[in-house]
Amino acid sequence: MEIAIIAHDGKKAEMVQFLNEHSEILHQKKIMLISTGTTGEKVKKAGFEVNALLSGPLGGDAQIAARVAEGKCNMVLFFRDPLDKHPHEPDILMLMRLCDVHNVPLATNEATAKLLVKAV
Ligand SMILES: O=C(CO)COP(=O)(O)O
Repeated sequence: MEIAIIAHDGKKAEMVQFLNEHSEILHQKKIMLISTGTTGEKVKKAGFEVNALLSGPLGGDAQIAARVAEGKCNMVLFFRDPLDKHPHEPDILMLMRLCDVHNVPLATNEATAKLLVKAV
């Protein structure tokens, strides 16, 4: 199963902590992680294996959206920062829209991500 992890800058530390808290389940269930670029770098530094795509503003969200549309990505955990501005907001909306189009589980905050990961 492939899970995409994405975190805006204000939420990257939260994402690393979330993965640390759920590392056992990710390992047990043989989860393959993909991510946007900078999120991936942080997560790799914390010791996780992840396929890091482009940084979000350079098209990383769009790459993940394409994998959702192609049926390759099965879940998206997106720690959004609603208090910050993002130049690539159209890409973010596209990703969320395609999750709905293809009925792919999408968490946009940590509380929902916790519930989704428990259901994997
Ligand atoms: O901007 C992002 C998601 O919209 C995240 O991208 P980075 O992981 O490259 O910071």
